[in-house]
Amino acid sequence: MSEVLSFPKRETLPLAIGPSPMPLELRHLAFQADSIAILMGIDLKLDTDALTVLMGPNGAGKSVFLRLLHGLIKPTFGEVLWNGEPACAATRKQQALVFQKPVLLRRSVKANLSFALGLRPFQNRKQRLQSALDSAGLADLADRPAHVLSGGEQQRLALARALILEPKVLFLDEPTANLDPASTLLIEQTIQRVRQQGVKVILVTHDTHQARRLAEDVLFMHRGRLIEHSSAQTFFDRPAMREARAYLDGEILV
Ligand SMILES: Nc1ncnc2c1ncn2[C@@H]1O[C@H](COP(=O)(O)OP(=O)(O)OP(=O)(O)O)[C@@H](O)[C@H]1O
Repeated sequence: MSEVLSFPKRETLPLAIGPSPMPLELRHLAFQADSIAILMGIDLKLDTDALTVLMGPNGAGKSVFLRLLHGLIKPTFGEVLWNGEPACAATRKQQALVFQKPVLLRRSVKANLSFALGLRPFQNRKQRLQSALDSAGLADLADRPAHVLSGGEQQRLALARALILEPKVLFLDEPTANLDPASTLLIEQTIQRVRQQGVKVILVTHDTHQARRLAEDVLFMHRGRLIEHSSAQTFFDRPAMREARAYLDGEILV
């Protein structure tokens, strides 16, 4: 008989909130591409290790926002400060970003992880590799080419490869879009585990059920502006902004 998995209820996961391993401050952040304003006037402080969920309609600017935070693109105006320092290669090294569509090397599962391990002067590479394979449930697939894995397996590999670098901050851009509930559960369990280990997680999702399960605080973005930052309870019970209420109610936001 097959085993039935179910998502844990939010209430069963009370976590103590501590300081962020890398406090973030944004000052008047703005980004333009081809003279078009994509993000505008964003001021924000994220200084706890609470799991932050970023929500907002398609095109609101969430992916661009993550790239700016991670230092993959530079702001047109304003500043991204990590530990009070501008985002740079050194801050980026302490962070990892997982995209909605996993970007993997055309090599085996194991080789994808070894390649990442080679980017840092880690000891005990063999054990680290095995532990990454085990935690991601990929040990039996270690020698399989990454590109033949299922969508869920590829996303678990992308996440394992990000985590093998022991980031202090983990950005996740819709990591479970297109995954079935069982694959989503495995990814969420990993997210919960790293959150408990003190990693600062910033997760973009359109899945309001997922957001309710995982979020400790919520950022809501609309048309390039960050219009709400609330605790998860406040956001889901009584969002301050009309746009956030409409989004949660499934109304079409234009
Ligand atoms: N390099 C670029 N040049 C021009 N426009 C861009 C560029 N990058 C992003 N955009 C535009 O910025 C807007 C925000 O894009 P972004 O991908 O951040 O949205 P999003 O909130 O992540 O959307 P979704 O939920 O659909 O993933 C979109 O209208 C997109 O077309």
